[in-house]
Amino acid sequence: TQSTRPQRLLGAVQKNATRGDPRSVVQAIDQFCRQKEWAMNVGDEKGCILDSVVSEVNPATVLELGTYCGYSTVRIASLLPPHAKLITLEFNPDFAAIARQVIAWAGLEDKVHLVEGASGDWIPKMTEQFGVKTFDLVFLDHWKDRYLPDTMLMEECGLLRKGSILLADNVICPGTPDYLEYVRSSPRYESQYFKSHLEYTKVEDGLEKSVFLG
Ligand SMILES: O=C(NCCNC(=O)c1cc(-c2ccc(F)cc2)cc(O)c1O)c1cc(O)ncn1
Ligand SMILES: [Mg+2]
Repeated sequence: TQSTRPQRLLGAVQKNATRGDPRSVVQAIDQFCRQKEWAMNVGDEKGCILDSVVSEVNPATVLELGTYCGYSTVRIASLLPPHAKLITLEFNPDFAAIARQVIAWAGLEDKVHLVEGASGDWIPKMTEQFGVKTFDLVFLDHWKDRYLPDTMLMEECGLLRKGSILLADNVICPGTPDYLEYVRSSPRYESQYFKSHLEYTKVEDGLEKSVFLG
């Protein structure tokens, strides 16, 4: 039977990356996506912006919406201080199954809690299920029409505190117009656009960094 693209991506990691070496896992995926098959990872160019924001925030609690194959999960988790926690939500069970193996290959399973299910169902349960009061950093990279409703839901559930950082992928391509309008016009956020390109292409895309002002 035919393999899927995530399965082939995992194969490239297992073939070309060193177990327990997150940077080699990231490099193996970027090489696969540039030389073999495009895949919707945040990628190396936007990944450097992600790295700099994670390093600046130095978060104790991170929520990632949209795991896909775990590329950004590995990038973020490899930069976290000891005892920091990354919770990543993935709706698609096939993506989740691959991501677990990619995260394990990088040796980061102790820092990452991958949860399968819909973000709208899980966000209200974060505190009771995982003992998280608020998130220092949220990386939005899931369905583009869920960025705004899930941000409003996080506000309502009290998961954001003064200074929490939202970092959103794909605000230009595929685009998240309603989310952009909201964080840029709301007095409760201070937003900044980081111009970049759609992963592995020359098409414009970027990350929007928004600080919740409380
Ligand atoms: O597709 C699910 N999640 C990925 C969301 N991410 C994206 O859709 C995404 C797309 C693109 C992209 C850009 C240009 C283009 F031509 C095609 C795709 C890039 C990105 O960087 C993304 O992040 C999904 C499935 C499912 O069954 N259940 C729950 N979620
Ligand atoms: Mg993306």
